[in-house]
Amino acid sequence: MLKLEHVSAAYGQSPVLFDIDLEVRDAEAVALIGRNGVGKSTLLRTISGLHPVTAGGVRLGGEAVEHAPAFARARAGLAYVPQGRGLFSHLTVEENLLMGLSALGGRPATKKEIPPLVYDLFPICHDMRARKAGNLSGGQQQQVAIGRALVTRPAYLLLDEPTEGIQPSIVQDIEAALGRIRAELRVAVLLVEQYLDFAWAFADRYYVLQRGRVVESGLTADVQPSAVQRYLSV
Ligand SMILES: Nc1ncnc2c1ncn2[C@@H]1O[C@H](COP(=O)(O)OP(=O)(O)OP(=O)(O)O)[C@@H](O)[C@H]1O
Repeated sequence: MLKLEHVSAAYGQSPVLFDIDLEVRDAEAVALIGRNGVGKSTLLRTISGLHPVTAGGVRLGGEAVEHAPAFARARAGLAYVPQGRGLFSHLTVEENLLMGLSALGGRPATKKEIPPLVYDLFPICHDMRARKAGNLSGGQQQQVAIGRALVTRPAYLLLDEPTEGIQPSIVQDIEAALGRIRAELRVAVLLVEQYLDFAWAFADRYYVLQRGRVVESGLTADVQPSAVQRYLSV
């Protein structure tokens, strides 16, 4: 289980996250929603070890990791796909996949270490392996970015707005792949998403962030997306 207890975070003197309690159980899918600027990306970065907590605890499978570096959290089973995908556009698809393995720290990886499941879930990772990532469409880049996060065989996957700016046919492919990632690989997913129909089709539970605080949470089956839409409208 991924568990946050009373997590707070700040940029300099400006607090951004306040007393966040949140959990993602093993193999569960959880959506995190809220307007622009409420702190969703900061929360994912804080869980990943890319941004420090000012208070509170982050537990991965029972282990306290809130002060552990990002590579130690990756070794403990965490993987993160940032908003905007974070691919190296001048590197090939295959080189980007190898960079995913470097998240674990240690020696340089070889392509034999890329698990076949990545190619099975996202065939373009194989078919376009020699292409520069920057030459792929937004949807293809998103698939490579998720593939890159899976090379470490994570137990927990953090996804920041995977449908942003992506054409509907590829959104469907990504939804199908995420379904398999949960059902077959039993990976737990924490999904930041503004596209509520997608979030509701995928997630078991949801949390709403407002001005850095969790203001509502529950089962997606218990509420219609339209009932939480008000948290996203300005
Ligand atoms: N590097 C930074 N330095 C200072 N303030 C920042 C930094 N990054 C984000 N912020 C501020 O922290 C707050 C939360 O930003 P964050 O990106 O986490 O929100 P978000 O909910 O993910 O929004 P979006 O959907 O627009 O990415 C915002 O007020 C933002 O302006």
